[in-house]
Amino acid sequence: MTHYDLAIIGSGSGNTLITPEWDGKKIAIIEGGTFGGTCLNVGCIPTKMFVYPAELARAATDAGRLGVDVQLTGVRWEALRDRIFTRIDSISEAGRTYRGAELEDVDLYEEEVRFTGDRTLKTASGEVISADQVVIAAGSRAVVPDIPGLDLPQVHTSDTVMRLTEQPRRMLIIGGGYIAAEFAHIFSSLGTDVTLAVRSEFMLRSLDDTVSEQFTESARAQWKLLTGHQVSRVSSNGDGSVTADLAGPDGTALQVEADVVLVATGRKPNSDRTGAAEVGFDLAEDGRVEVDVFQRVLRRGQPVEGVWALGDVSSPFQLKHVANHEARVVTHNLLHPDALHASDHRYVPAAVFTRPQIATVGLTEEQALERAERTGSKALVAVQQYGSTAYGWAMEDTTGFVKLIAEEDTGTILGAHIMGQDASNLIQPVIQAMHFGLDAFTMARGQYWIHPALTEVVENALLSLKTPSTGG
Ligand SMILES: Cc1cc2nc3c(=O)[nH]c(=O)nc-3n(C[C@H](O)[C@H](O)[C@H](O)COP(=O)(O)OP(=O)(O)OC[C@H]3O[C@@H](n4cnc5c(N)ncnc54)[C@H](O)[C@@H]3O)c2cc1C
Ligand SMILES: NC(=O)c1ccc[n+]([C@@H]2O[C@H](COP(=O)([O-])OP(=O)(O)OC[C@H]3O[C@@H](n4cnc5c(N)ncnc54)[C@H](O)[C@@H]3O)[C@@H](O)[C@H]2O)c1
Repeated sequence: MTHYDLAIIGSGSGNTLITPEWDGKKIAIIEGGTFGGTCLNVGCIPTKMFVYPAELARAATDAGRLGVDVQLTGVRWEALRDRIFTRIDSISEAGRTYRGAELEDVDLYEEEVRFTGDRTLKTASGEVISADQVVIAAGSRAVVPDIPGLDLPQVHTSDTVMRLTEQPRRMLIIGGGYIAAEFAHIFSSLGTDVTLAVRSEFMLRSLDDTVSEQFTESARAQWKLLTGHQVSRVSSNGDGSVTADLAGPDGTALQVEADVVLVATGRKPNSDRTGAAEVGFDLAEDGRVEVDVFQRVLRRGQPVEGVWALGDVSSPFQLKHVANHEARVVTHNLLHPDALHASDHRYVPAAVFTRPQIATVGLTEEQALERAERTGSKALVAVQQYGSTAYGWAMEDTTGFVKLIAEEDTGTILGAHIMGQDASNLIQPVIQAMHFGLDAFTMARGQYWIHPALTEVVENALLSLKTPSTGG
């Protein structure tokens, strides 16, 4: 058995825990997959490296409306893919070499590991490791529903779809969440004929209703969107393509042919890969390792000494900026047991890099109205169209909007939901205001807003906050 000061399961956000303060201490980092984890290898980074060229390709379609004729003459899939993964794979490899070979006090174990005791782990090859402190940063993985045919080679998850040998002519995407929305944009903008099979009536249902409804409308205009449809089987056609059998809302049967099927039906925490339940750590219903505000792992509601968790394996938010935040909290707490920091999950923002782009933070309108009823306060709501401000008008934008929600008496901003160009950037000043307690009225009039920048749509939304019931 080898004993360490610190053992970390997972080299995604877990890798950031090895800070200079640990110099001279013995650390084990254990990675059963590709070094660097989801965001770097198969998540945020490669997807956004595809989104950017997809947007360039898409601009050709949009520019004509404004009198600029741009023609897309081709997409070189291999060049696009290889540019992305040549860069990413070398970062992953460099991280692996640095941790594995160059850092004297760090041992990299490249295999799966499971708990055998609170702070004792056994690797797949039988090595036993113990540590004073253990951090579970084991992430999550794609869920593939139990539908016949989803084991065919034409069926992919986000883990493999970005490395296809050639760009598919036709793609069927199962699911209507973040991954479905982003890949529908990527592949269709690059020229693939995209069909989406979505169980419910709307896409991105976890978001504010206005966003979900308006985005579904935009999606319907761009892609073949089959809402209220369930895939019941995928079969090989024997010529490299597949046929999916679908059942519609009224039981109608439909078949969709595709060259590639992308399954985007959610991700589950990897707690089962670590054996966390076997040693009695508390798990939430969805398999998340339960932690307290200090990221300490719990057993029967009480912190287990020296065991921490962070990121997708324990967080209700499967987002990299949340995993990074929690990693910073754990970094501090590992070294300062007498002055623990708590994670701040009050205003967690998210962006969906689809078309149109979406960004969100705080309460939805529905949640804000419920809160108002519960607390005896009033919620103000504003929806401002991009097209009503100078820059949106210049863009001839017809779909973009900013929705803001605030408390009437105090002007406290409760939520912001933006759909349209640069949504992920436009929302940042609102996130800042929420974190630092800047009220909507001061935010609107207490500073300059550059004219005629797109940010004026946020300014105007702040100025037009009204009670939704009276419109007054
Ligand atoms: C397609 C896609 C796009 C995304 N885009 C965004 C985005 O734009 N913005 C955003 O904020 N988030 C995005 N996310 C989510 C983001 O990638 C995750 O929230 C984040 O990477 C989670 O980090 P983590 O450190 O918790 O886990 P990971 O990075 O997944 O690291 C966990 C590591 O632990 C390893 N592991 C698990 N169990 C064991 C074990 N028993 N033994 C050894 N090793 C083990 C795994 O192999 C894995 O490498 C995206 C996700 C996907 C799939
Ligand atoms: N830009 C970003 O921040 C970003 C991008 C991609 C992924 N992510 C993270 O990764 C997570 C996972 O993404 P996702 O899109 O897979 O999950 P999701 O939870 O966003 O969406 C899952 C979709 O699959 C549907 N679904 C679930 N089970 C199904 C079944 N059996 N049959 C048909 N449909 C089914 C759901 O109704 C939903 O529409 C996201 O929730 C997000 O936290 C973030």
